[in-house]
Amino acid sequence: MEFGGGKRSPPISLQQFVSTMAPLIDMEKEAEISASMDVNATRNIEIAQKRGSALLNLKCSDAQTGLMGKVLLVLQPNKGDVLPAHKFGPHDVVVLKPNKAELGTASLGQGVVYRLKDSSITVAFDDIPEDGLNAPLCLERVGNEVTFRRMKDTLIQLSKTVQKGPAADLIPVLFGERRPTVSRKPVSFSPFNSYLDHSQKNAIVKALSSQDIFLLHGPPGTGKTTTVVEIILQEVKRGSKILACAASNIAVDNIVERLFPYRVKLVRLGHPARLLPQVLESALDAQILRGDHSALANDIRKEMKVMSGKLLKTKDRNLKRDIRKELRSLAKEERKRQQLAVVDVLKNSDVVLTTLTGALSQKLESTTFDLVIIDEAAQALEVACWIALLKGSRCILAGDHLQLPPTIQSAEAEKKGLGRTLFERLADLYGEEITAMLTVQYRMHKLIMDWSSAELYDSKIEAHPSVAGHMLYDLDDVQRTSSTQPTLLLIDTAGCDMEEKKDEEDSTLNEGEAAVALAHARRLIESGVHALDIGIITPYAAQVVLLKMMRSKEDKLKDIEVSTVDGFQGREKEAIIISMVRSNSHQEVGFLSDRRRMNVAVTRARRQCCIVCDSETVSHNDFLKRLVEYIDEHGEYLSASEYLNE
Ligand SMILES: Nc1ncnc2c1ncn2[C@@H]1O[C@H](COP(=O)(O)OP(=O)(O)OP(=O)(O)O)[C@@H](O)[C@H]1O
Repeated sequence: MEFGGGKRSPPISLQQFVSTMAPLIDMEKEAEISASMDVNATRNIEIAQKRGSALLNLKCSDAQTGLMGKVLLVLQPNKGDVLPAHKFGPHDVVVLKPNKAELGTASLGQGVVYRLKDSSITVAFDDIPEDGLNAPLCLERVGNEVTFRRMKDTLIQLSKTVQKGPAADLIPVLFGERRPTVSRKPVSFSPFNSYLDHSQKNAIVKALSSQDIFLLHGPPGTGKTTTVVEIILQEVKRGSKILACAASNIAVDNIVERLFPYRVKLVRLGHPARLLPQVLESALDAQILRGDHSALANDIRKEMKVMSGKLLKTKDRNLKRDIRKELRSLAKEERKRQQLAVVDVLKNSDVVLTTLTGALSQKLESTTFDLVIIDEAAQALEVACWIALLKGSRCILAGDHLQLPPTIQSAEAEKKGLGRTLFERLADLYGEEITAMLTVQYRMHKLIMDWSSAELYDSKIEAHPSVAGHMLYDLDDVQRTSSTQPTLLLIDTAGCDMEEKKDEEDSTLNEGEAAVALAHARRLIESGVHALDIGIITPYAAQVVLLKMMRSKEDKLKDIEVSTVDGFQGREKEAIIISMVRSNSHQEVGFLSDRRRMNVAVTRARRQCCIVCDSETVSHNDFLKRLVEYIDEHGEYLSASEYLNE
């Protein structure tokens, strides 16, 4: 493992950090915006549709109010049942325009994608004019510049706040100028969750003793979020006010859901269209609507409507002037009520939960916290973490820097260090002094775990007895067959004429491998494994597209999840099939050689991990060679030729 001993880079100073990161954020912004904003880049909306950044010729098939006062529009294609291929995803920011509007034409509104189906896209708008919705429409994705602006603002604040603000004492510790401290009094606690294991309890004691920084290192399946939830509960019991964040909305919602049973006073900040339906009741907007101030603000709005009506009717100048004056003071009062409503909710909450970028919301401007907790910290940019960190005097970061780091679009920014996470930097700076690693895992059969544990975690992980020997055929309805029997399986394409190819975008794919991966999935399904319990993952985007296309031709395969490795981080399936893709005569393995990517891929599997690869090509990399040898020794080895002609 990378902690303790070994080489440690010299600590980066605050000023160095600010001056290095500022240009890298600009670079990343450029790269991201040019990738998403084809409309402006090409200035041609039809090309933008071909590239997936615009959807033309839509009709509005339904309009409803929901999500606390938002307008939800369902948009469908005017012709045909299915939307053309596109790059829109849930939570994207989009603008709605008349179809084929000139560039620069005023939009009908800007909204957030709420739901996506093959045949429709539902968008949540704050407000939308009723005119224009009956004509053909078009939707464009717009780059999300807010995140970058917030990161830049945070850098500026960071460079200024050295002596001021709630994080004034924390900053020098995180930049290596002052050593971390721990409480002298021994800490003990009585757990809310009675199932915590020894490594989780040990980590919680260390977290509660920390006075500035603590790293919770959670290898795959070791109950990192379970531990984070217990830390939050213990801190609330001590009277702390906590800001709990993660890079993604789904990870934040996951914590909210797991706090529910304990009746913690909490509030979830964020656009309602980006929240899971089951946490909407905890959303700030929902709590405001339930509060007294909101009823008062409503009454004021009604009064304003009546007065505006009077204003239109009267011709008396003096009366007009008086009404205007009254309207202004009512508007002021209404704004005040709204602000008070927000302040009330925040004041009454022990835990405020939001994404990292959400932490820069104006609503939090005057709120400070005793503790900032960041989950998934090894997948967040350091600058994004600082958005939240500046609001508190103590912090706990949870993550695993031996899984994949945040995705970065700009290769140059990545090369220059934008992707180095705070979690990794602090692990490097202070090592075990501030860290506890969870060491019992609750997901994988021992054989699947052992490879990852030995390669990346100093062989320190143990499998909990409830999973250590679980097999695919222990699942209900699954028969014990030659396909469900192995825990580890290598299907070798060497010598089977299954060479890789490049697609138009220069991403690599391998048709032979895709066929073999699906053939194995078919055999599992025939043995009784549910398609929903199978995942096929691959490092290459083009292979994902190919696999999805081939899967769609067979009904019984349609519930198998197909994804890139990066898209599958944080998830699990009973059976995982990994298609490695690379097969060539010049022994190139590309980014397969990233230990973290293969670590994530293998550790998604609970009961069976099957790797489809060309052992000759991949064995040119030492790390992958050891993986092939490990499966050869502890699992089963088959030639892909056994799957041909299926
Ligand atoms: N002490 C425990 N006893 C029994 N089961 C546990 C314990 N801790 C965690 N688990 C179970 O292990 C699984 C993983 O837990 P959790 O979601 O907290 O893990 P995680 O480390 O956040 O996951 P990931 O690997 O995705 O980061 C869950 O099903 C959880 O209920």
